[in-house]
Amino acid sequence: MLEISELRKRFAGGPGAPEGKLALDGIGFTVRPGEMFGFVGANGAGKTTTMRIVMGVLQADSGSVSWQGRPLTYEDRRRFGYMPEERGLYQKMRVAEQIEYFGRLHGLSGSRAAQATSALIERLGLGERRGDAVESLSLGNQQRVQLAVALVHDPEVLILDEPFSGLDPLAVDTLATALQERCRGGVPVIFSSHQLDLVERLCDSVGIVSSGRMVASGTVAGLRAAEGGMLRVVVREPAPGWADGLPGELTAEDGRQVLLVDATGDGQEILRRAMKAGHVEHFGVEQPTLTEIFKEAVA
Ligand SMILES: Nc1ncnc2c1ncn2[C@@H]1O[C@H](COP(=O)(O)OP(=O)(O)OP(=O)(O)O)[C@@H](O)[C@H]1O
Repeated sequence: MLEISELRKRFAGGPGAPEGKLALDGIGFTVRPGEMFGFVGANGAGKTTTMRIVMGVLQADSGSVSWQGRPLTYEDRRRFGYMPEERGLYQKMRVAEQIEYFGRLHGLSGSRAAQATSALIERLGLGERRGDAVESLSLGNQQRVQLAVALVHDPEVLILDEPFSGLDPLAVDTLATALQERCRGGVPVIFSSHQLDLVERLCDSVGIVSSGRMVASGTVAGLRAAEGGMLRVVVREPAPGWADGLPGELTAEDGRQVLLVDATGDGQEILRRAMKAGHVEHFGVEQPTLTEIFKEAVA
């Protein structure tokens, strides 16, 4: 289990802002084996800083990161897979050569690195580009190579900073499937993303960070249940004034009236009134999307 606890980090200020920038203000969360954790937050919320601290690229002012119940070491980090925000490929190096090279850096033998490289090239759909220099690849293919580099040594943990940004839907699916396979094999995966529909689709749990603090976390289902949801009632050609005095918001569209009301109220009374007023086409509770939960949490 990877445990991130109470991390604080202030970046040094300049002449205009001597107090510096408090990037992390006590952030903490836990990711279990086989769990895919979506790390979301507005620009500048502190996601990259957190991941850099986990990977030892930056040092926290206080707080801790532990793996399997003890403080994370340099050796542990070598067994992690990391996709940094700034990416980190050698542009002139060829695809296969590059992935193999990173495999060797992480301690694989030449033959194991070559074997793992071939499997990943196949898995990530890079077969036709294996001999090409990275600089000649499209952004999406460069990102596939970057993921291959993060996966080549069969990492114990995966930390990925916006792995899906700028990818077309097919590339998203290829990368997502590769991550899900690792996850099913017991690897904890943390990835940051602004694509909340994707996070909702892929992740077992989500952490919403705002101004360096975790403002909501849990399973998507748990976060939705906590939020409550809205009751949506659609009535075709209802008698005028049927919803007078009812709470919520009433709108008209195509001869129908739509009432949207907090689902915690008396739904039965609303249903009775709606059925008396006209033909009820829809009556159901709609759970908030992750985007709605996110907006509420960071407001
Ligand atoms: N090296 C640095 N020096 C000074 N301030 C920094 C540095 N790195 C990050 N910051 C500041 O720390 C805050 C958190 O930045 P961070 O990159 O962690 O956010 P983020 O959530 O990853 O944002 P994004 O979604 O835009 O990538 C921001 O206000 C940023 O400007």
